[in-house]
Amino acid sequence: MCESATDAVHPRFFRKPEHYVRAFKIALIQMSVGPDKAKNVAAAISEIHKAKEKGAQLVALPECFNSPYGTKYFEEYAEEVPSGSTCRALSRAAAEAGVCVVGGTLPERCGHALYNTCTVWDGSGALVATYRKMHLFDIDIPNKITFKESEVLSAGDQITTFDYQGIKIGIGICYDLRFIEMSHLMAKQGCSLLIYPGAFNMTTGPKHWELLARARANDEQLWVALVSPARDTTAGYVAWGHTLLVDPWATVVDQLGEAPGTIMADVDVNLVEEVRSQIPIRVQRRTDIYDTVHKK
Ligand SMILES: O=C(O)CCC(=O)C(=O)O
Repeated sequence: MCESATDAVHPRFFRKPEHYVRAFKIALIQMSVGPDKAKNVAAAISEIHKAKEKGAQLVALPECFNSPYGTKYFEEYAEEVPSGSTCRALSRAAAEAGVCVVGGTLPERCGHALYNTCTVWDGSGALVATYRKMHLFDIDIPNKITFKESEVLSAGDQITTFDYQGIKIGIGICYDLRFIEMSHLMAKQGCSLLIYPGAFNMTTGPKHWELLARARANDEQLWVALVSPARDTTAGYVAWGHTLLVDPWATVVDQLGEAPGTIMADVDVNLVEEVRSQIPIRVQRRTDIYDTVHKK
């Protein structure tokens, strides 16, 4: 019998490992964050356990979940990764609950530098990824909002993805959502879901938060999750809230308001393949033209 090149390779090499999944339940935690660091961390840990009880397999926390958001707080709340107390608590919670935890962000200290950093923990409590925010939030909208993270933070320089049971997931942080190049690179690396812990504000939130999430999902034909702290109108920086999950058709699957809450939803990678095969922009790009024009 004539064998094709594919048949000639032992099927063992094609079989997906037993633990690979096509879908999983995600929990996006929109929690209140205040000035008491220990209280913030305890609240996050309690939410991880509650999400697990409701069936979550992957739990994501918001940006700056252990510290108020603001340049004046980062130095005081910063800790080393992964030896600091917040990381140790996240690792323990992930192991005790047996879930993957995308640990929002925390101010990280490394030598003299500070970063806005996301840590990811697997169900045994092992650190599987660390991402330092790459695009710092420096904007100036007169009479509305001026913010300059670069006054105190350093920028990361590594695109970061991790594998969850055979599904590749990319991490960005808040302002990173505005940069299509970054999401495009993560999609090219095989991601089916991008998770952005973020805290937009009362000026840019209503204008751009959902728009950008849906744009990234539509551009890259993948799942996008944005996870915000709940709104606290007494805080120096008032977060927009509106944690949401968008599917690869760019449909908002669920979105919270301003109050604390949790989105629980199924993330199905079959939908990524469905959209990509039915609207095949990934293989229709005219890079021959774009590259030529670029080089001129
Ligand atoms: O891009 C925006 O409008 C908000 C970004 C932000 O709040 C952040 O990067 O922390």
